[in-house]
Amino acid sequence: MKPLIGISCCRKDFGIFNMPNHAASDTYVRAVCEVVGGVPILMPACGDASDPAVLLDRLDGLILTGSRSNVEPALYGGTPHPPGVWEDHARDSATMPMIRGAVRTGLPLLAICRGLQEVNVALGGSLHQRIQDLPGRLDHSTPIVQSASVRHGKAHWADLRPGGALAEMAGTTRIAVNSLHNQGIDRLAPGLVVEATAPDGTIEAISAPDAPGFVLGVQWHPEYDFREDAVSRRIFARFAEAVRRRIAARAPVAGGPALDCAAD
Ligand SMILES: N[C@@H](CCC(=O)NCCCC(=O)O)C(=O)O
Repeated sequence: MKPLIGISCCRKDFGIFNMPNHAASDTYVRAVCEVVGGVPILMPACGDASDPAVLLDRLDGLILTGSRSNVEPALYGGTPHPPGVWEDHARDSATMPMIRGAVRTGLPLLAICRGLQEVNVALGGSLHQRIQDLPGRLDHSTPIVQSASVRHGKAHWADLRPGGALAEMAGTTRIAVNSLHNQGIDRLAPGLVVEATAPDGTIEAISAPDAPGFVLGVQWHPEYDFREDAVSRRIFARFAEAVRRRIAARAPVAGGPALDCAAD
């Protein structure tokens, strides 16, 4: 049986009548199909529709996606965003309980860009709202150009914690990463460990070593180049290994009661 991998959606209005939709980029779906070997399950961006308890019980892994929307500042005691900054309360209401539940129950969790920020907030941390306005920081924001290879291309180095989970995965302590974000981790949540930093000190990756399952967050986007980039691919492959380990640990003992699917 293929594992079921939840992918967080954003609430976006589109179509000729600008109706609300639940959406996730194809890149995540492809990574789940091609590297994780799972069935992608798109999680609606609204907590009451997605029912975290049901999903936590049935999913085998969870991927939190990036998004141009920002986490609602009230969730981390931050000052409200200026008017016009895109938030997605519907998404926050789905992801916050899912993150806490996944970390508590050992559901493998791979969090990308906004996803990493959500993990930090869900576990009690806070965010910087515009890194580029902080003294000495780089501009980490999305290059606003038509060329996808420029937008998604490597933008700066990330130094990986020697001996850390990510350095072990990558087989090195320095990798080049893409960069498409304005916000970033300010106060690190209890239980999280920094796995990588940018040259300006921005936190680029986190893990939760004491959690019962795999927890990895990256501020960059391995889903853009997993077909060409060995480290990006390995991130998804390690997530897949954790998913399979968890399935094996939860499997019923051989000879135990089987589910009776016979028709009456
Ligand atoms: N909005 C947050 C998170 C940034 C993020 O996830 N970027 C991905 C963008 C993908 C796209 O362009 O659709 C921030 O600005 O930090």
